[in-house]
This record gives sequence, structure tokens and C-alpha cells, in this order.
Amino acid sequence: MVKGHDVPIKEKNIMFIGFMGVGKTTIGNLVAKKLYRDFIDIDQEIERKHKMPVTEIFKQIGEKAFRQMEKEVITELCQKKLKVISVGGGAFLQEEVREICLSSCIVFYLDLSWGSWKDRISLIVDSRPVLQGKSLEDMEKLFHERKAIYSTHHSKINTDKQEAEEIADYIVDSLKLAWELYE
Ligand SMILES: Nc1ncnc2c1ncn2[C@@H]1O[C@H](COP(=O)(O)OP(=O)(O)OP(=O)(O)O)[C@@H](O)[C@H]1O
Ligand SMILES: O=C(O)C1=C[C@@H](O)[C@@H](O)[C@H](O)C1
Ligand SMILES: [Mg+2]
Repeated sequence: MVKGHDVPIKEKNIMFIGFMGVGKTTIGNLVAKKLYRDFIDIDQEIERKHKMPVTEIFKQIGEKAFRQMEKEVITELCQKKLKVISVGGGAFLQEEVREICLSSCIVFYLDLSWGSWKDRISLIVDSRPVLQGKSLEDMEKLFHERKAIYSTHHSKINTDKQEAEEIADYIVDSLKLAWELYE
């Protein structure tokens, strides 16, 4: 049973989705601070629970096992309310995860252009196993293919050429407006 419809909009979890490196963890953290809510990063939660970095989980037990862990952690956390949750870039690959998230959270899709994302590769490549061994062309292909899984969301935010703080402020303002409107 997925909880969600019975939770008032002001108490719903806020969730960030989007491709690796778009800023889900960074912006999620900032939004949580601005709203005085707990922040949960699903990758960090998996690492804490399984006492292993995500890169090691991929290396030692593989992506399939990681996806199962990811689904379990997300399902558990979506039962809560008033949280700010950032999921990993591949979480929405699983239909079951998409359904749970969309019914129990206000889902923000953080979008970034390929041109801007390319400039961030050096910041993230070593810690994202899905990018290991991929050429720039492979990454570009994956970047565009993954757009389909993020197409279900409640709000899309273009983050190009904006500081994380600015994006977080915009999200908080838009949430406050929605809360007033639907009160
Ligand atoms: N708006 C921004 N402008 C510039 N750099 C940013 C911005 N947002 C995040 N970054 C930087 O980009 C990198 C990736 O950000 P972050 O870890 O938040 O991405 P993510 O979406 O959580 O990635 P993943 O899906 O792999 O967990 C970090 O080094 C972060 O400091
Ligand atoms: O996009 C992905 O498939 C991933 C993104 C990261 O956040 C991690 O969840 C993991 O490295 C897989
Ligand atoms: Mg992250």
C-alpha cells in the first residue's frame, strides 16, 4: 500500500530527481535547510545501511543488487512525511520506484543542458560507477536516453547557469506559493 494521498500537501515529502551530477544532493540539502526539514540522500542512506560506498556495491555485488537496495530504501523513506529526499540518477529506471515516489512526494526534476553537464564531468566521474569506462559519446547517449525516465514529475526546473543557492531559493518560493494556493 502506497501512502500519499491522505497526507496534506504541506507535509508531503519533497523529492529531487534527474541525471547524475545535476545537483540533486547539493540542492536537496539546501532546500531542506531553508525549510527546516530533514534531508535524506538515498545514495548516502544506502552506503550507511550497507556500510559500503556505492562504487564498491557496484564492483562487489553489481548493479542489480544495488537497484534492489535502492528500491527498498526509497520505499521505506517514502512512508515518512516532511522529508526532503534526493534519489540517485538511476532510481526512476524502476517503474515501482517511480510510482511510489510520485504518490508520496512532490517530485522536482532538475534539468541541465548537455553543454553545461559536460563541464561537470571531472567533478563526478570517479564516484559514479555508471560513468566508468564510458567515452564522451557514450555519456551523451546515456544523458539523452535517461530523459525518458524523468518525464514523470510534478515540476521541472532548468538549472543552467544558476548557482545552487539561487535554484534552492526558487524552489522554496514556488513551494510556498503552491502551499498557499492549495491550502
Ligand atoms: N548549480 C550548480 N552549479 C554548479 N555546480 C553545481 C551546481 N549544483 C551542483 N553542482 C556541483 O556538481 C557536482 C554534482 O552535484 P551533486 O552531487 O549534487 O549531483 P547529484 O545530482 O546528486 O548526482 P548523483 O545523481 O550522481 O548523486 C558537485 O560537485 C556539486 O558541487
Ligand atoms: O544514474 C545512476 O544510475 C546512478 C547515480 C548515482 O546517484 C548512484 O545512485 C549510482 O552511482 C547510480
Ligand atoms: Mg546525489
